[in-house]
Amino acid sequence: MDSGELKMGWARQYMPVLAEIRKRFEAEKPLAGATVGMALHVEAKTAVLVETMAAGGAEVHITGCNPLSTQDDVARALGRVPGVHCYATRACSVDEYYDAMDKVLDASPNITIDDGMDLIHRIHTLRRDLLDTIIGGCEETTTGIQRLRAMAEEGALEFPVIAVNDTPMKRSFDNIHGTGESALSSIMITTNTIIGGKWFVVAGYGYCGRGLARMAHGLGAKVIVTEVDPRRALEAHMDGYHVMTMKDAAAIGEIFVTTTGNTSIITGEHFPLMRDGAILANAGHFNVEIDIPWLEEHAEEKETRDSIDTYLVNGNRISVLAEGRLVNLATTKGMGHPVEVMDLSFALQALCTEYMYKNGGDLTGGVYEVPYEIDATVAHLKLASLGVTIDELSEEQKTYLQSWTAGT
Ligand SMILES: NC(=O)c1ccc[n+]([C@@H]2O[C@H](COP(=O)([O-])OP(=O)(O)OC[C@H]3O[C@@H](n4cnc5c(N)ncnc54)[C@H](O)[C@@H]3O)[C@@H](O)[C@H]2O)c1
Ligand SMILES: N[C@@H](CCSC[C@H]1O[C@@H](n2cnc3c(=O)[nH]cnc32)[C@H](O)[C@@H]1O)C(=O)O
Repeated sequence: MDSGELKMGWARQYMPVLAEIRKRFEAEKPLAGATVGMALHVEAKTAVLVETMAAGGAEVHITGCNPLSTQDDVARALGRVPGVHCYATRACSVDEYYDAMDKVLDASPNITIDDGMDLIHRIHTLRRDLLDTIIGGCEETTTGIQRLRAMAEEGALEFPVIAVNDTPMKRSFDNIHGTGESALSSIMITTNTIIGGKWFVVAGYGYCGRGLARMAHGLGAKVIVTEVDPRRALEAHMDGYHVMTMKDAAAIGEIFVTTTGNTSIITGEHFPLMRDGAILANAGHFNVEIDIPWLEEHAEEKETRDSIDTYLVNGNRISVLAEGRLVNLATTKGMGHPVEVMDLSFALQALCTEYMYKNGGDLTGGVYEVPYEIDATVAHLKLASLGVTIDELSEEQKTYLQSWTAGT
């Protein structure tokens, strides 16, 4: 076995929910006849999802959703799985990135699975010829769904898409635990510096930000949160963190991580205020949260190490990890979210794909929630794999909960 297959075997060991789904897919072939086009981070856990889809009868065409997150050995191993075509390569140019996306679209997928809406954007702009054959799609991440909702509000979204990110079984685990653990572990292994005792600035106190804040605090960091939403700022305050503006945090922070999905969070207004040795990373969306063009233009010097660019600003060294792209996946040592977390997210993707293939023809263009039954199935399968049983509502309790007259 080569290294890509070994990585896939390792991931499979810790993905019991997808393993159960795969068994059923192998027997029932619910995706027979489907062509699934995917743009996801191409690494071992994603490969297990792809195998599951193929086991269900789908033909899968996949590329990456970030130029730095592909693991080439896994991409090669995936390409050898029957029914699977993989076009992703690591550190590709922007042109190569979109060429690979076009190869996925050339296969005329009838289901799309996106992480950041790249395929759907391309279909609605440059590849409108494909709209006739597409049944529907699934979206993995917060920013992708925000954009899909914006499209839907303008009436521009022409097929149904399931908002996988927004369901509790995804974001309560993936965004909170996944981002918290994987961003921190990637920062630690890339920089070999300590978290304990440091001023650790988290920009954005959403699902990702709170996971990161909690875990950095758990390692002994003094956590500062920056926010624009007053409710979330107040939550961060009551959760025990220091809340302030980025301008104030800039002079104090030793490690900064952005998790906003927004643009221009750390900019030329902040870099000159920073301490010597400050470390900056992004765990949100694209590489626009940290203003790297400003650093490229204004820094007195630049030194590059493995996944670390150090800029000299006012004589102080400011280091940006992974070119400001997702720190948990885009550093050379970043492994992405823990396997068990992606087992849940990708079990949802597998079941939502099955649902969309079966029911999408009856739905109109728009953003749809993950059906409750799918969320509950994934939770039950995971609990069963852990050997955990839980109580069930009695008939009396169900009646009580549904009544407005009882208990008053
Ligand atoms: N690294 C990963 O693997 C990973 C995992 C899941 C999601 N994501 C991405 O991370 C981003 C955040 O996801 P989420 O689920 O936490 O979203 P969210 O909407 O729950 O949180 C984002 C938070 O950022 C805040 N924010 C926006 N602009 C800000 C600004 N200028 N300054 C400070 N705070 C600001 C918002 O008020 C919000 O509270 C998205 O882009 C999502 O796609 C990344
Ligand atoms: N494509 C964008 C979008 C953000 S990725 C954020 C998503 O990545 C997903 N993710 C995180 N870790 C992994 C992993 O190891 N494998 C596959 N997907 C992952 C996770 O579900 C989350 O919603 C970008 O690269 O900037």
